[in-house]
Amino acid sequence: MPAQRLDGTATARTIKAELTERVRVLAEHGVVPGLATVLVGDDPGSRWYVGGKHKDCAEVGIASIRRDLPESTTQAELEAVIDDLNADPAVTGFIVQLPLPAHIDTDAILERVDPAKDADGLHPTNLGRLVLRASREIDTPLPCTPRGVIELAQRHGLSWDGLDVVVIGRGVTVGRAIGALLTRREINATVTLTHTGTRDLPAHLRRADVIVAAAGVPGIVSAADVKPGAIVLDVGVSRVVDAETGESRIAGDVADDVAEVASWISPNPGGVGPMTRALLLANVVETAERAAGIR
Ligand SMILES: Nc1nc2c(c(=O)[nH]1)N[C@@H](CN(C=O)c1ccc(C(=O)N[C@@H](CCC(=O)O)C(=O)O)cc1)CN2
Repeated sequence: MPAQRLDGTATARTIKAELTERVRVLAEHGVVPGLATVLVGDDPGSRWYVGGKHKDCAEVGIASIRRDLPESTTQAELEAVIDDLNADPAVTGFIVQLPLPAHIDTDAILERVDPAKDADGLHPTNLGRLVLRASREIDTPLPCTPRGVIELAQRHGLSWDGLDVVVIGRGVTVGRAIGALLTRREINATVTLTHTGTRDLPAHLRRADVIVAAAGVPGIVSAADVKPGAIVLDVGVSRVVDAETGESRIAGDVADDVAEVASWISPNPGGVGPMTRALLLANVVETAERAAGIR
């Protein structure tokens, strides 16, 4: 039987409907959450993602502010914009769209964001709390894609408890953060974090109950390396030119044949991507709720 779909588009729609109601409650307390985005340069993909964030905000009633800067923006100029947003009371949270141009020190920029306004959950203070508070409730924003992966499975009735999870990719936005989240006491998975230095990736994959693929290598996970009945979440995003149509399209890390052996699979597009967008909104709403004392 082919794998069932972990439908990120439908799940994100449900989350957005829930958030719309919470934004309405915030309004009763006189609070309007506000998300700002900072985009540097003209990368079409980043521009599309940022546009989507503003559309999502409008859909749930979050105010949004856009700061689009030219590719030539200097470190000092970008830091001044961050300082400005840190001080702006209308901005309850903001994100700096990644990747930044090569001449910018990304770590320094992420560290400059006020941790209380860090809608992406990527500030070292917030990532540090995620690591340190493994058994306590976390009252800070969590990275959106890892949170999206976990919630996508949970909202389809799947539990992570006791499962062996193999994550491919050690990047900060997905791989490292998801390891810290999945091993929290209330989630309770066992995680192997694999990467380009891993000696025998197929051997790890073949014994995994769950595979989270965030390598950015099209088709790196194929049916031959997947245990029958495994759950497979595809986070990888690569742009490839379709051999048949000649058009550019998104390719995930998971090959089509995996659907024949897995029990559940997240489509790509339509899986983790829409969840990333929805959970950014959740971070913004939760931050505003905490500030208003209703969370
Ligand atoms: N500051 C951040 N930068 C980046 C993040 C992030 O979480 N914070 N993640 C990615 C980009 N990203 C959000 O910013 C993102 C990527 C993909 C999607 C999405 O919905 N994708 C669609 C397909 C889109 C397409 O056809 O091009 C899908 O998967 O269905 C949303 C957000 C890097 N930068």
